[in-house]
Amino acid sequence: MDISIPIRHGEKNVNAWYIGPPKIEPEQFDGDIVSVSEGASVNFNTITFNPHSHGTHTETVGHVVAEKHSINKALKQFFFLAEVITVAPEKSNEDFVISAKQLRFAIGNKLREAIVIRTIPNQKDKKTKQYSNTNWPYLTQDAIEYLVKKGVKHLLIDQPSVDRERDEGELRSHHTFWNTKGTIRKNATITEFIYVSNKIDDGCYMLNLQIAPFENDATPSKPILYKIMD
Ligand SMILES: N[C@@H](CC(=O)c1ccccc1NC=O)C(=O)O
Repeated sequence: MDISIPIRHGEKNVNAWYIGPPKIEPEQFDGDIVSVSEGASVNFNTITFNPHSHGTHTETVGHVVAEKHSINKALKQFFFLAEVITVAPEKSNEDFVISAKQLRFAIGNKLREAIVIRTIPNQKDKKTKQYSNTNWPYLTQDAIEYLVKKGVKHLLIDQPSVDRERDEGELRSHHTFWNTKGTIRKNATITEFIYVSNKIDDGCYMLNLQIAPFENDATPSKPILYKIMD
């Protein structure tokens, strides 16, 4: 079961972080549009997008530190034991947050390399939503500390970020997850902007975390869940 949000041309594509939509458009050679429908022998689209803004993406610590950490070098294994959990973010002042208590309740004593968080409400609009200036739900620091303590190496969530949209550059969940103030968890990854259909039950799965091979802090990704037969 595919839990990715694909990247497509135009305004209906999911979006966050105040930039325009992704573009997938044919190149032009001397004013001729390189597309079969325009008489060319091939379709030859150039793609312009931002992995953090435009769909499911997996990132490394390179997203929040000066030193370069490429996802294509950090992620060398692609199958992980994962737990899919569903949480209803709790109101905290003007925000909605996911707390350690909620994760503890959902995960209990299960040991998993990856945790896939589906937030409620969970409707299809998550695949097309324009998230800029919406103050989406995020994880509290104690929630992230709990995951790190449990040994979770790969965190996946159906929101644009594990942090608050506006946090004065703090990115506390990112920094805590990668332990940037101590020994950096270089091989740990965060995947944002997933969509977990309501047809998928909570529980244990094999996760195949596929990425596009960009040397960058983040890249579009395609997480796939395989049900474990018992
Ligand atoms: N939360 C940060 C901003 C932030 O994270 C950000 C801002 C612009 C473009 C991208 C951002 N983060 C993206 O992944 C802040 O409020 O300073």
